[in-house]
Amino acid sequence: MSTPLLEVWNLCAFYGRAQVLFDLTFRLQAGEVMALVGRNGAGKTTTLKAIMGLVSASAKQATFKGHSLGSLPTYKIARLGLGYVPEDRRIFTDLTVEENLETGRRQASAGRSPWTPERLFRLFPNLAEMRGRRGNQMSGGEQQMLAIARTLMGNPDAILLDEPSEGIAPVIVQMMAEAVRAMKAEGVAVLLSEQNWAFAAGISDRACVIERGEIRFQGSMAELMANEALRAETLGV
Ligand SMILES: Nc1ncnc2c1ncn2[C@@H]1O[C@H](COP(=O)(O)OP(=O)(O)OP(=O)(O)O)[C@@H](O)[C@H]1O
Repeated sequence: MSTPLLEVWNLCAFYGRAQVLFDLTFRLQAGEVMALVGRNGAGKTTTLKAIMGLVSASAKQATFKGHSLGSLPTYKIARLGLGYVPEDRRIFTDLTVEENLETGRRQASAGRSPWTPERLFRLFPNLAEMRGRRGNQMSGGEQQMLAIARTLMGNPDAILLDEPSEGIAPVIVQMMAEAVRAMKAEGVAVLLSEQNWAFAAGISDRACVIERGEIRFQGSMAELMANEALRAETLGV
């Protein structure tokens, strides 16, 4: 197997004295889409936050492109090329779509063609139509797309996406699925936290089922789709 882009082992996390993640070990390969799936409160969001150094009480052994993430601060982790789009869609609501994109611009690593607003507008055609609109005049789904596009402007090698389909209209969920497929086609790996099973199943190569902070299953999405008993027990689908 090739060297993983992101490798995490024995990840534990605590909120106060409560342990919520127990020894999670997984890998994300370059250019693949992996979904963390599990019920409400299973620990998906905490996993992404812990990787990004946003959970203070986490015992983290992780590497990204061979660099130890150890106790690196979040901005340094992002600068290594690991993008993060949290659930709460951090965009600048008083800036326009184009201005928001500019705030995310960072140099691409050698040999990669950088993302530009024009390239992103081909990926997110609905954003192209509202390039002069301010964030506060956009729907939740449109803001979510803008948050992803803005993160891509930083030319990451991988993106952690927290519940991208949550609370957004079905038509935008479909566009989001297209966007994730296009990111993959462009070589950007995606680690996704999702409750929407159909969305996750439709776009992911691999899956990791988390139950009460522990990994119950790790394997191909096809394998998980075929395992009805496990899905019913751990995901209720
Ligand atoms: N800031 C916090 N303080 C204390 N406990 C927390 C905090 N954030 C999450 N938790 C708890 O940690 C556990 C894991 O939560 P987490 O948000 O990671 O789950 P999740 O799988 O992402 O669920 P959801 O889909 O609801 O976001 C839950 O029991 C949750 O109640």
